[in-house]
Amino acid sequence: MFLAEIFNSWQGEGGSVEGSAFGRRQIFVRFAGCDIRCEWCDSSAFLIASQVPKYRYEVEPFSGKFAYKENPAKLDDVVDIILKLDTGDIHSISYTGGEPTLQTNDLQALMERMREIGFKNFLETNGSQPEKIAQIAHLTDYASVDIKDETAKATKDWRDLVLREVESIKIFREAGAKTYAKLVVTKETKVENVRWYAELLNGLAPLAIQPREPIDISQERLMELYNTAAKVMGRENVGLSFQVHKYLNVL
Ligand SMILES: C[S@@+](CC[C@H](N)C(=O)[O-])C[C@H]1O[C@@H](n2cnc3c(N)ncnc32)[C@H](O)[C@@H]1O
Ligand SMILES: Nc1nc2[nH]cc(C(=O)O)c2c(=O)[nH]1
Ligand code: SF4
Ligand SMILES: [Mg+2]
Repeated sequence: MFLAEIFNSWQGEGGSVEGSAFGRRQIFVRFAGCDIRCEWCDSSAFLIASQVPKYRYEVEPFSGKFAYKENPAKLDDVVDIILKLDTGDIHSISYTGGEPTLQTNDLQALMERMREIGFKNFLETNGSQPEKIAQIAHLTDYASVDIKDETAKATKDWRDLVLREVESIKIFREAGAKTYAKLVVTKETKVENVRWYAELLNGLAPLAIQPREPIDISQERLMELYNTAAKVMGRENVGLSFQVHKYLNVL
């Protein structure tokens, strides 16, 4: 599998919506390669797998010191690296990227191994390909599925992408995964679009609203978008999320 990095940190996103692992310790496995291009992606260095010849892994948690291995990564090496980074307080393994579900068979093999060893599996995905989600949903304990707002300019037919993401959420729910949707918002995000997402998600999954970093949205606008979603989905099903790890200065 083509990876970008493996490290131990705190889950910095998701806020307090049900299914979020915010503030929990996780070991992150970041896959290289992605099928879409969110304008604000903070992992854009890893979006073309062939341009990631090596992956880096922390030699010690929070050390900021890394070692490198050639891609494609071997499954046994990845499992060894994860176990070496285990600080005994790990809530779950976070599979992220790039888009982890593109390397479906490799992801499945790793999720199976980590579950066998006794870890919970947390998957951070753009949900763009429900058929790939179906292959690993049964191995997923926690699923964070991004709804890519129009302003992400992630792909040309953005409405179709949203509908696929909602499809993926349904698959996770049916498989019993604790699932929430995450929506990165900017100052250009439209109220009517948030209302549409909320109607699609209502009764299906809670929504974490996350300002794009660096934050450009005003408090008033953020409250208006939040209010719009909560009026549709109910006050228990919407929460604020922001990338806390960037404020803690950790990966
Ligand atoms: C880098 S992506 C990798 C996993 C998967 N491809 C996805 O998009 O969910 C991980 C998460 O980072 C968040 N993210 C990336 N860049 C961001 C930014 N500039 N501001 C806020 N959130 C960002 C998105 O919410 C995304 O879900
Ligand atoms: N600490 C920390 N929390 C995160 N939550 C989602 C992340 C991601 O890149 O998927 C991420 C990340 O990169 N670091
Ligand atoms: S889907 Fe995730 S990895 Fe891909 S461009 Fe968007 S934020 Fe970045
Ligand atoms: Mg990140």
